[in-house]
Amino acid sequence: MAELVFFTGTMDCGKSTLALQMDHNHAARGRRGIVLTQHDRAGEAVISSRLGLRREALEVNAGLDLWDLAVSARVTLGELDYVIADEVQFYEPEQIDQLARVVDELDVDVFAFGITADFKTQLFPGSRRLFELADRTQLLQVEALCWCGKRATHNARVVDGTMVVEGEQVVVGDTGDQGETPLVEYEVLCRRHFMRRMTSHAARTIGAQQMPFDLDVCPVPASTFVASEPAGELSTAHEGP
Ligand SMILES: Nc1ncnc2c1ncn2[C@@H]1O[C@H](COP(=O)(O)OP(=O)(O)O)[C@@H](O)[C@H]1O
Ligand SMILES: Cc1cn([C@H]2C[C@H](O)[C@@H](COP(=O)(O)O)O2)c(=O)[nH]c1=O
Repeated sequence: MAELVFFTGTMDCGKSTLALQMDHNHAARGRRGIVLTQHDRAGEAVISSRLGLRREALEVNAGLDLWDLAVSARVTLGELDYVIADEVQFYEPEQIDQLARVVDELDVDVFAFGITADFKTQLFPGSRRLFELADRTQLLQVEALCWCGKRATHNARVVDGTMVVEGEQVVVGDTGDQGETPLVEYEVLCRRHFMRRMTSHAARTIGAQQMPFDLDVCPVPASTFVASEPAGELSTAHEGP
């Protein structure tokens, strides 16, 4: 039985690499498939992996009907066994519904790859719909790491060296220096460092071990934390002669 599978995680955790590997493995066994993407960092109509692999792909423009596309591909190829869809966070929710229909009515496997959330920690529309519809959701096994060594769970946007939390949801970019002005980069962080806006650059500036605030300063008055009185027998037990 065909499945809709959502492979997700942060940026730089190997999604495009896995997408290309899965296409390779299925095609090598004679299965017929199509490969889709949208706004890849390397340009239009291509899937690129930071490991250096790349492959041409169909660009999923806004309003493209993926059900119609799959039906046409089946006619042209003679059969359609699978669909690889990369950067699905950018797809419209309706396009995710169309992919689900391809699974259910054409019995075609759909393997979807995309980041879960944006630089504000909000789910992307395409990813949200996949969480709602997928038969299975899999976190990528290769963990992208925060500068502190913990598993990275969040994508930070860094503009001209400073982490930002305001701006357009979609700004295509990379986790490395692209040389553009303003320079928009992304850095994956653990939640603790995302919340403290502590990028690797900020950590280097203040010293990696240093906390961004003084833990000895207590912002809530100590009187807030009055210890509870031991109840019943225990409290009377202390009232000795
Ligand atoms: N020079 C390298 N040597 C080995 N692995 C690398 C190298 N550069 C990148 N990678 C691997 O590629 C992963 C990123 O793959 P990619 O498919 O581009 O990620 P995603 O699509 O999730 O953003 C990194 O997490 C790392 O494991
Ligand atoms: C967090 C975040 C990312 N993007 C863009 C940046 C990249 O072009 C892609 C993710 O690609 P990857 O293969 O997973 O590295 O998404 C964005 O537009 N908005 C964001 O908030």
